[in-house]
Amino acid sequence: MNIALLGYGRMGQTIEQIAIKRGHNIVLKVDKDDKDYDITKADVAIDFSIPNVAFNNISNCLNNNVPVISGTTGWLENYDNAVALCKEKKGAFIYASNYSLGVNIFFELNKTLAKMMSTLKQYNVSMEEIHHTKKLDAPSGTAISLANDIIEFNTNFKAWELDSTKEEATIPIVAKRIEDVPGTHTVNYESEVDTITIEHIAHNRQGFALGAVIAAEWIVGKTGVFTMNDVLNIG
Ligand SMILES: NC(=O)C1=CN([C@@H]2O[C@H](COP(=O)(O)OP(=O)(O)OC[C@H]3O[C@@H](n4cnc5c(N)ncnc54)[C@H](OP(=O)(O)O)[C@@H]3O)[C@@H](O)[C@H]2O)C=CC1
Ligand SMILES: O=C(O)C1=N[C@H](C(=O)O)C[C@H](O)C1
Repeated sequence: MNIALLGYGRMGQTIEQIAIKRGHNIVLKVDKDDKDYDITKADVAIDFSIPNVAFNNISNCLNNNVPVISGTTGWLENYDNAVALCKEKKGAFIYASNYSLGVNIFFELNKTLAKMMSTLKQYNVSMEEIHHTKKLDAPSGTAISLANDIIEFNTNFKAWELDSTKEEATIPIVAKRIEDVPGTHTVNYESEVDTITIEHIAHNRQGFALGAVIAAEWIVGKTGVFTMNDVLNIG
């Protein structure tokens, strides 16, 4: 498969290594100053760039009939526009806030726990995410996915907020930035008598990158807007 990498930073470079090991060719590497590139020479594009260019990169792929795997976080105000463009162009598109198998299992665990806690009003939920100091967005895309799933599956919570909150029905998310941390996410349910914690700790970026390459292999030849649950057949 011929792959275009939109964004050639920490993730782009890790994806390149894994894609080559799995027998693919990297035909395009696009970074900040690469403006006039021909996306049509790729069978599939993988975007891990920066929040304010992600939607433009995705649109360029969809307008040129190139399936696109979107991993960049912090651009979701344009997600519905990406979905609409994908449908209009009969293209193929996946966004996932986290491509690792472990986090996608963690997402399911979080939904199940949220459902179980729905009737137990004595528990307050809070979340923490820790990432490296170069991260541009906060809270992380993964933390937003976790919080939205809690809101969907637990009627006690209606919204999330960065840092602390006085609203009982609002989930506080604390975002910490510590040198070299690839990504840690924690969900806590706390009552007066105990605390229940679930946590995912990424040890490196390999899991995110492998998941993105698997998603790229899966999407070629398909039409539609998909999620990692479709790729991994879970959920
Ligand atoms: N969904 C998931 O599983 C994961 C998502 N992420 C997300 O992926 C994104 C990238 O992370 P990471 O690789 O660590 O970040 P990096 O900062 O290492 O890489 C981003 C790259 O994008 C480049 N870039 C800037 N402008 C453009 C442009 N117009 N077109 C294409 N590329 C451009 C940057 O170039 P320059 O440095 O020259 O500006 C940089 O090389 C983040 O949003 C992060 O949150 C990260 C890990 C997992
Ligand atoms: O920026 C990162 O590094 C990561 N970003 C994603 C996010 O915002 O959730 C996924 C992972 O946690 C690493």
